[in-house]
Amino acid sequence: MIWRKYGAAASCHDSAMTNLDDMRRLGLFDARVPRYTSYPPATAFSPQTDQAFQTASLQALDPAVPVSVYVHIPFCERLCWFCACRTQGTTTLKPVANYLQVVLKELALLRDTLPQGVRMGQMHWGGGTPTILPPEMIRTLAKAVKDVIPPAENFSFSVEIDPTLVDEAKIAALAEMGMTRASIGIQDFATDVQEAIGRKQSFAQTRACVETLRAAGITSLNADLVYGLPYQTPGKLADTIAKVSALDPDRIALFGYAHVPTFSKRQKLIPDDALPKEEERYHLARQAANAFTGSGYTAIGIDHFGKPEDSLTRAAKSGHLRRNFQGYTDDTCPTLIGIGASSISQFAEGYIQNAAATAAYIERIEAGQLAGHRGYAMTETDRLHAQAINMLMCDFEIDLTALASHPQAATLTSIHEALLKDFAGYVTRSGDKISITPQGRALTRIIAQRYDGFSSIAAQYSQAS
Ligand SMILES: C=Cc1c2[nH]c(c1C)Cc1[nH]c(c(CCC(=O)O)c1C)Cc1[nH]c(c(C)c1CCC(=O)O)Cc1[nH]c(c(C)c1C=C)C2
Ligand SMILES: C[C@H]1O[C@@H](n2cnc3c(N)ncnc32)[C@H](O)[C@@H]1O
Ligand code: MET
Ligand code: SF4
Repeated sequence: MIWRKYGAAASCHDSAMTNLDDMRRLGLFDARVPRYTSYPPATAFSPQTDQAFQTASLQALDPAVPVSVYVHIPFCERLCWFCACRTQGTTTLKPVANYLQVVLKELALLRDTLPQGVRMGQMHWGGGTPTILPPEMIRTLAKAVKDVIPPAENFSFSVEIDPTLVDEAKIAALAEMGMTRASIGIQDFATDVQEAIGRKQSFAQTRACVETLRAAGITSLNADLVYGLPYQTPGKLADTIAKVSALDPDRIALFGYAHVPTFSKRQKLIPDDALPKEEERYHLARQAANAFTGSGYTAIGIDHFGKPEDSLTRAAKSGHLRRNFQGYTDDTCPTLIGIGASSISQFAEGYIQNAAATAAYIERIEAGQLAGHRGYAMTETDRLHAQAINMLMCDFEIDLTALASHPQAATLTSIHEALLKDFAGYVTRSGDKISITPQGRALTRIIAQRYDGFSSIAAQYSQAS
């Protein structure tokens, strides 16, 4: 019963249950759906699209249009059991230093391939744990990227930061290299939840990290949280939310725990029966969303919250929100160049992912070749489906007028019609807009999947709720 207290419609039990029954009927709890950080999703990439595609796409870039850059650092000191990121544990800096040398070689190969004059609008370092790099490696890496792709005007630079593996000197080095936004991993502050996900992190330590970031002049801060973790309850989540609010982040990402032990073996350390059941999970998500929107944050897309003045919030309000491999972004650069093991690049022509295993990546670069090994060349049909999915994931609505310029737009008519019928009450049409209602938003990934020509590979994905 305790769950209901925190339910979305706590004041109206009947409508809350009707909504939940509908969600179940519409497949929220059984569906396995991509997160649509790309379309087609990475699971549809194939080795037929490889390094030749990568080289041609890089060579074809227009130097007048800035690119975004993602650098992957696949190392962590601790390997949290819940984590589905591509990373490996290390207790020494030796493999990190070795990897950095390889990344520098990849950058040299990129320099040889890119047309003259390409500039970088945004850079993002993710992982793993970029803050495993000591200050001198931080400077070496940042300078090397900027040397090959010089920053454009209004350059922004964001870094994923582990509050337990960072210090003042590292933050100072990142700030010196131009970091504009820090994203800190929190997940959950409850001690027993942290124990069950193999990740200890005190509030005091996290707050100290935030204070150091602010003292270093970082004005934009994101916090990552996860709901659906083992032993999470509404009471513990409320406490985590209060602590996170005290840190006053500009943005919050609230991901649903993706339990995919066949994909991420370390998740086998998490007992299935400790995981909140589907309805509990649903209520946890609603509880957190209500708490954040109630305290002044704006809900952005399916899993983000931002202060009204935050750039992601403004992008969402003005219809400029986009989705890429890092989740939601206000990035306007049409090209993303992925550097490092497993990184994905996005070009107008399609996607290409570097060799995923660090050893395989190193082997490729050491052999003097770019590391792209699987990808996808977009067809005109894919672009149409990608556009519809992006509209749903970012704006919760399909703008038929905006789609109409695509020569094949009419081929989607039967999908629109089926959607309006199957999701009646949760998907509505008004003029040229097909919209997901606020009550239907939990179903967004399932609705988007209707436009996915690759949904037959759905078994590999995580739960939609
Ligand atoms: C910062 C950490 C990362 C998250 N995702 C990725 C990174 C680097 C990138 C990534 N994750 C997956 C793939 C495709 C498969 C591959 O072999 O590379 C890529 C490129 C797989 C994946 N990630 C999650 C799941 C459930 C899966 C399996 C398949 C799928 O559902 O797509 C979950 C997940 N990973 C991240 C988040 C935030 C998240 C769930 C909310 C981070
Ligand atoms: C980069 C961010 O990705 C999130 N993250 C990592 N692994 C998972 C998972 N299995 N499910 C949901 N979110 C995850 C964490 O919140 C991390 O901080
Ligand atoms: N590794 C960091 C952390 O866990 C950043 C987020 S996870 C990629 O805190
Ligand atoms: S959550 Fe962060 S620190 Fe933990 S294993 Fe994943 S990447 Fe590493």
